[in-house]
Amino acid sequence: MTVFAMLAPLFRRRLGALTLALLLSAITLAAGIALLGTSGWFITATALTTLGLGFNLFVPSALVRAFSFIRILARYGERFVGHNATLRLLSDLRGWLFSALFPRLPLSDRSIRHGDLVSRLTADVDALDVAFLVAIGPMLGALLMGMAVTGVLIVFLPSAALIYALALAGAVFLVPAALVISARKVGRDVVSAAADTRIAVYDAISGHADLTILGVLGTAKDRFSAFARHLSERRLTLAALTGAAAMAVQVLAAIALIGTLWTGLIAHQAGALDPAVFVGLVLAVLGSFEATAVIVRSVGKSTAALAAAERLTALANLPPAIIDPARPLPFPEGQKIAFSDVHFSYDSGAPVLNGVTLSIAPGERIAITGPSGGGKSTLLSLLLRLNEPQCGDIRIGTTALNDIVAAQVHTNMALLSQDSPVFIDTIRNNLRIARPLADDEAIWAALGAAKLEKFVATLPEGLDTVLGESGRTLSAGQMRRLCLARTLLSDAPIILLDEPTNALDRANELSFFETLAEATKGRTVVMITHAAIPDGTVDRVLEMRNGRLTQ
Ligand SMILES: Nc1ncnc2c1ncn2[C@@H]1O[C@H](COP(=O)(O)OP(=O)(O)OP(=O)(O)O)[C@@H](O)[C@H]1O
Repeated sequence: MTVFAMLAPLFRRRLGALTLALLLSAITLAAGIALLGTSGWFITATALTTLGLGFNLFVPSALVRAFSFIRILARYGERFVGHNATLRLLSDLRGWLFSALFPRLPLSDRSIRHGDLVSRLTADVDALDVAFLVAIGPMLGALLMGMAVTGVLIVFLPSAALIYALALAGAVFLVPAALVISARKVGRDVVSAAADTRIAVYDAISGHADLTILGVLGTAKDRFSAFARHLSERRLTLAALTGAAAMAVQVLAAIALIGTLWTGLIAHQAGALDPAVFVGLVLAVLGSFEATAVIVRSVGKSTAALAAAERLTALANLPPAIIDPARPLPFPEGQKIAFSDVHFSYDSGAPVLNGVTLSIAPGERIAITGPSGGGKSTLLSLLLRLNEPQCGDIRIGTTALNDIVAAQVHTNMALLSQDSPVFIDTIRNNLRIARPLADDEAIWAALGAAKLEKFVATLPEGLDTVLGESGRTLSAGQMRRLCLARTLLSDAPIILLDEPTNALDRANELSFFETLAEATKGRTVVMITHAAIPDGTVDRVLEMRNGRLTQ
């Protein structure tokens, strides 16, 4: 998908408001030029009147008032409608990007990091507002005005019309085109340097404690400074190119002005041009170049906006991680889970699962143990349809897992992964993610099963306690138990637990194993653990070694 194919449907949705903003911007510009022209005509004519020539003051003074009034109203309307449409467009764009992003997670392009994703979703999308409102609008507005002023010149001063039209076309088309071509690479550099700087900040904040303890905070700071220096150098280059283009526009404006003055003086001497109209024309020519200065500034920024748009399309063009079936089947309830001869490897690398065959009856609780890197978490990711096996199949009852849409699979399975997150929110809301309508009784029961009930009961705000970013106000063990409580609170019939007792002391671990059967009663449980499991905790223990399961 190209940048334009990506933006076109989003633009189309806001076409009415954007067209209105454009129209109002053209009216503002026209009123400004007319105001300047009429004022010039008015002042000159008034001066000539004092020299004894007759002049009707009423018409121009009424026109000056009318044009300034129109200009104020049109500018207000243009800002209101234009900004409103642009903000809505950006929110459409963010929504579109979010929905394009989720089916692509985990991203196949491993070089895109979290900080970079944040940067794309925020700064890159914001950069586009320049392209929409500030560049395209003034360009079309200046073009319309240029045509109108050329028409007026053809009527009153035809000899100046060609010089003016050529100079204006140069300012509206040639100079911006030259700027786009010469600044394209710099614009790209600015966007990627800005992203690098943000990623460096993100990395430094998330790894701050480790960097401090390892004594390498200074190195991280130097790295950040280098990125920031590179960014400001690139921005300076872009500003220099934009400045050169602005100068070229001023030169063209001067050419148009001198041409109008020169030909106007000749026409006046020949008695073919009224002096008051002459001054009005000169000022109108001057006023019409006002819009072109905005174009250059915006086009300079648009080169970065184009690069930002390219980064967004690159994200949207990544292949989806999992493709949902064209004719999906419903998730069968109360059926066994069956893996048969499943083979899997990441990115065509070494095999991780090597012919796994496994059958889990509904309501059965199994544990999978085995050495680190043996493929246990990968097995869960296949069951969740986060990855698909290259060979063999996975079924729920008789339905193949890849005939069920991923969202339905996730509704029926609750996962406690090794890195389940805690969000900046209250304890209650952190838990209700798993079951939005859960009442306090169910929440306390889940906390009890996860051995966190006593701790939460001691908090002055109880379930309404707000947890800091990434649960920083909790210990690692408490955080883990909170995530475990969330999984247990879910009413999914299949519970997947990856190292649920990680970060729990042995006493709490044993106590959790004791309550597991009660907390997951009637549900299927697949638990991965390195812990020694007391007898009776699960129905079966399997071992995963080198991608194969053994009893
Ligand atoms: N997203 C991934 N991309 C590429 N390789 C991966 C990915 N996730 C896991 N692997 C590799 O697959 C192999 C199995 O990993 P997996 O996490 O399934 O093992 P595990 O048995 O759960 O280990 P642990 O007990 O340490 O959690 C490892 O060699 C690992 O490097």
